[in-house]
Amino acid sequence: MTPPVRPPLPLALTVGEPSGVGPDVALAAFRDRGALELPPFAIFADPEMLRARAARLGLDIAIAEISAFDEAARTFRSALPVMPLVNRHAEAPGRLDPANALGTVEAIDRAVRAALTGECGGIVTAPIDKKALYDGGFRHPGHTEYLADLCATIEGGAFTPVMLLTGPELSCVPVTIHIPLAEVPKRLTTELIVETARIVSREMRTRLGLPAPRLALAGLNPHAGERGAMGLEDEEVVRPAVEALRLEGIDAAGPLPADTMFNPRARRTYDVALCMYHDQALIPAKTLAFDETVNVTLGLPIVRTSPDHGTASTLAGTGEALPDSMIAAIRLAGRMSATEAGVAAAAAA
Ligand SMILES: NC(=O)C1=CN([C@@H]2O[C@H](COP(=O)(O)OP(=O)(O)OC[C@H]3O[C@@H](n4cnc5c(N)ncnc54)[C@H](O)[C@@H]3O)[C@@H](O)[C@H]2O)C=CC1
Ligand SMILES: NCC(=O)COP(=O)(O)O
Repeated sequence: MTPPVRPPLPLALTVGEPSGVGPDVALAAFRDRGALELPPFAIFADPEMLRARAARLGLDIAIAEISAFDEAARTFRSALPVMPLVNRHAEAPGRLDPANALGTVEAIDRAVRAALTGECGGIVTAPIDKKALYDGGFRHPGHTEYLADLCATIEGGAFTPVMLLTGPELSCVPVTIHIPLAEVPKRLTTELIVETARIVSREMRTRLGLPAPRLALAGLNPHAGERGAMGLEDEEVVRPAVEALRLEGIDAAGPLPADTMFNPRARRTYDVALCMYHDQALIPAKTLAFDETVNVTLGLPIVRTSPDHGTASTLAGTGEALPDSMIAAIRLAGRMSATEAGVAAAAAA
């Protein structure tokens, strides 16, 4: 019997750092929802803060406080559904306040729980100011690592989070994420590269609809180590990973010199670039398409996307923050959530 088609679950947005552009781009995405046919969403935020930011931006947006996601879909047509935070946020663009950390983390925690219980279809996080959260006692480098820990705490087990930046011209993954550059050679192992590549290969298929992903692995050193003359990691760490992946049937090439693998001709030879450290991946991604690229966390039991940009606090409340990356993040989360629902329905049929 064909399972009944159910409407897509609303997505959960998190407000992020309230003195940054997160509220601005979320409000702008809501304003444009009809023309862009965005999937429905609710946002975990302080409703008063959002009302004040909307007024500051001159946006005539009704805000509806809701207490459950099933109210979000019917509210979405006429008002921005807001799940009110217990911990309040002041409306002060560009001004960091350590007192905001509690609400910022509360939004993430509640959104993750809603995704894990199936109340929402996935989460879209607005940017956090990492140092401000560290100062407030947050002990995780960023969302990516925190989400994996939180899911493991709630669900049990362990999750290896993988950061994927995906845009119209490039998809890439930093194998090591938020660590100082000096730590990279110490933390980069063949096992970590293989585990990351397995997750990418699997989830590009199952969550992003790419049937046969081709991976290209960057070298760590200039010229991919120049056959050992400019560093040993490429031969001793990266190449064994490529060989192991090929033995598993994963389409992997490398180690490739990172300086030439992002030119347009080279990009046509692969679907995802696996880079050895944060900026090796994020510089080409943000240079090619800063406004359209989306940050996705793979390896989690939930869908999570985010705009690629940060808090851009000097733009908060000015109307100059472009919502394009947030809009792309909402669209992609909607697609990923629909794919998961389709897979689940097919399994149940
Ligand atoms: N997912 C997250 O939570 C992320 C958080 N961050 C955090 O954001 C803070 C600021 O980081 P930055 O390195 O300065 O990066 P940033 O992305 O906030 O700003 C970099 C440049 O891009 C511009 N920009 C950013 N978003 C824009 C938008 N929507 N429209 C127009 N211009 C935009 C900014 O004005 C600035 O010139 C840091 O605390 C960082 O940790 C950074 C990246 C992601
Ligand atoms: N530069 C990307 C970034 O910092 C994203 O971090 P996360 O908070 O999404 O883990």
